[in-house]
Amino acid sequence: MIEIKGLKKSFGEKVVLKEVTALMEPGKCNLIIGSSGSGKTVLMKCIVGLMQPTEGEVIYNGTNYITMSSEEKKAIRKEIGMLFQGSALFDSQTVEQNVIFPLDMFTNDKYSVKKARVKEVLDRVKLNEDAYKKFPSEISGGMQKRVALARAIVLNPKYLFCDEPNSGLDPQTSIVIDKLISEITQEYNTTTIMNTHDMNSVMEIGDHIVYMHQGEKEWEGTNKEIIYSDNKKLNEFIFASNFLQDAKNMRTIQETGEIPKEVHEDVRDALEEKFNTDMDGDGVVGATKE
Ligand SMILES: Nc1ncnc2c1ncn2[C@@H]1O[C@H](COP(=O)(O)OP(=O)(O)OP(=O)(O)O)[C@@H](O)[C@H]1O
Repeated sequence: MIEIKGLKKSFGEKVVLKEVTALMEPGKCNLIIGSSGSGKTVLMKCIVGLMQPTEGEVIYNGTNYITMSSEEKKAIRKEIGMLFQGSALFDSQTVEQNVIFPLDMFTNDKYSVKKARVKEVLDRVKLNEDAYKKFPSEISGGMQKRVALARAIVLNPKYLFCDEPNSGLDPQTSIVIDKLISEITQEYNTTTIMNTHDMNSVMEIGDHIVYMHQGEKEWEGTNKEIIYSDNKKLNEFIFASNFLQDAKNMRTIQETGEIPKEVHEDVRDALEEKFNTDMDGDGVVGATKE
């Protein structure tokens, strides 16, 4: 488990994180969501240790990372796998060389052992041997993400950080990558922390969601709870995403026939407008009623 307590981050006068307190649940997909500039990346960088917070605590299994000795920090870093935005593969290295890199850095294993491990993780992300000798420029964006994911898990991490893993991918490839991340989280029992704008990811794989708004944690809960939330800022964020237009998510409501009574009226209004029907039987379609 990772606990974030009273985390603040400023750049000069500019306050970017305002006392964020949140929980990243063990063995779960924890999603940090929010609009552009809300502080998701800075929060993730503070958690992973790439940025020093101005104040506050980041507690890995009971110990504050911020005040750990450099030896203790090094031990935690070995347990962290990171999937960077844009994949961040080494352009001049092949797929296989990219994935073997962390093993070369952190282990003294024999080459044959490392090769076997590389094959294992590349198999897991469903890349076959045809891809091994290719360079990143010779494979698709989706394949590059798979390679980056294989590299992130090659050391069998306890914590997996994914910064906007769907950026630059088409919706279908995004779903495939999301599913891989979710499956790997379960199989490896990792505490996964993922930054995203994507409400589809939230509904598909978000076990635990932290919603950021202008540097503050505005809401925290599960993807079952999110559409029942009466948090206005969160609802505005959901409407601004394309989520409500997404046929796949709408299917759930279409299949059950009705929107559950508990769904917040803002969400109900948006759905009514979408279907152009009066779902709550008040004689008015959408949010135009008084
Ligand atoms: N090194 C820095 N120096 C000054 N300001 C910064 C720095 N890094 C981030 N910021 C500011 O912090 C705020 C939050 O940025 P952050 O990148 O965390 O947002 P985000 O929610 O991840 O946005 P996006 O979804 O667009 O990536 C922004 O106003 C940004 O300009």
